[in-house]
Amino acid sequence: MRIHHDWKALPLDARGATVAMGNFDGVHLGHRSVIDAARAACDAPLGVITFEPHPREFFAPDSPAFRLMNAESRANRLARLGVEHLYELPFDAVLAGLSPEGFAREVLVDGLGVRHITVGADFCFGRKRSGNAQVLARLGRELGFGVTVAPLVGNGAVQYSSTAIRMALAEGRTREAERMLGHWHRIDGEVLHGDKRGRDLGYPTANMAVDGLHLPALGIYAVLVDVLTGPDRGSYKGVASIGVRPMFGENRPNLEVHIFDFAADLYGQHLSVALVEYLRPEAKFDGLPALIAQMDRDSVRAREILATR
Ligand SMILES: Cc1cc2nc3c(=O)[nH]c(=O)nc-3n(C[C@H](O)[C@H](O)[C@H](O)COP(=O)(O)O)c2cc1C
Ligand SMILES: Nc1ncnc2c1ncn2[C@@H]1O[C@H](COP(=O)(O)OP(=O)(O)O)[C@@H](O)[C@H]1O
Repeated sequence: MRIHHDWKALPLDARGATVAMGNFDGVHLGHRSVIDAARAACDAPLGVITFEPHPREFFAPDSPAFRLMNAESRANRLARLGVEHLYELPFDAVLAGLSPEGFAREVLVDGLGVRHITVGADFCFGRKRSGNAQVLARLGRELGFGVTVAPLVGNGAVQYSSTAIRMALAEGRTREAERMLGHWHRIDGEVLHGDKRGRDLGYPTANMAVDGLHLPALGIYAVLVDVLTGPDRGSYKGVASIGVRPMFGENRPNLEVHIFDFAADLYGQHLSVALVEYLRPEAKFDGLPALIAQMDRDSVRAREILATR
């Protein structure tokens, strides 16, 4: 998959795609049906148009972090779906200020030369969200590109949505989130240096930042870990803590992953951590031996839960 960070001056072979457009936060099953509709719409390279930062981050920069994934994990996930061109358009005052017609002319026609565009039925675009799917369909007829409006999908009464997934994760309902996502919720990132305490506790943990991301329920999880880079690349099982470590009086939440039956240096490597099951909230114990005893019990339970995976 090739990633394009602008709509201007694209190479010729990046034009003429059949594209799905949206924010695709989480790349859940609803998003996938929009992308599948784009793929089926015509015989052209498959593309996705998305925006970075997320428009909500642009309009309300001080609102609490809400994203299910950063741009890197979204790109990884889209690549796995067979997307050939990712147009990650910079969402700034210029883009936000275009009228629906201006967006269609400048970005879709002059910039990307799209052959076909697919959006979900609730998609809005253009200055003050003034364009919807019907407006896009009319612009397509006028300007000469095809338009598909994909119906919203769900499972029975539950409509797949990033909001519903955020709510499920905030309450520790990882399996419910998984049923809407079509995959485990994952946190991806680089392994950072921590306080070097883990190894003394008998539980070395690879530390990762969760800044800018929606926080799932704070606490301990059974996890599946993909080491994406380095000599130890591969899939592992483990136990992780997301939170502020009340035992040590920290206050900035992070993610700490202990991988079972593993001993190697992971600093600087990229990990993808799937939250499989929520085990318990973080706690403040009466001394380190009590914390270690609890970590032992957490590990036994996580191993049991993950045994069949
Ligand atoms: C399975 C597991 C359970 C944990 N439970 C708690 C907890 O209940 N309370 C807490 O303050 N920290 C908890 N932690 C976080 C540890 O305090 C943290 O991993 C340790 O401080 C090591 O930090 P370091 O990697 O920065 O050295 C847990 C970590 C793991 C892996
Ligand atoms: N089983 C393991 N799970 C996670 N990290 C491990 C493991 N074994 C060794 N490591 C390495 O040890 C580091 C964690 O040790 P720790 O004492 O917790 O230090 P830090 O505070 O820097 O995270 C990891 O970043 C990784 O490089």
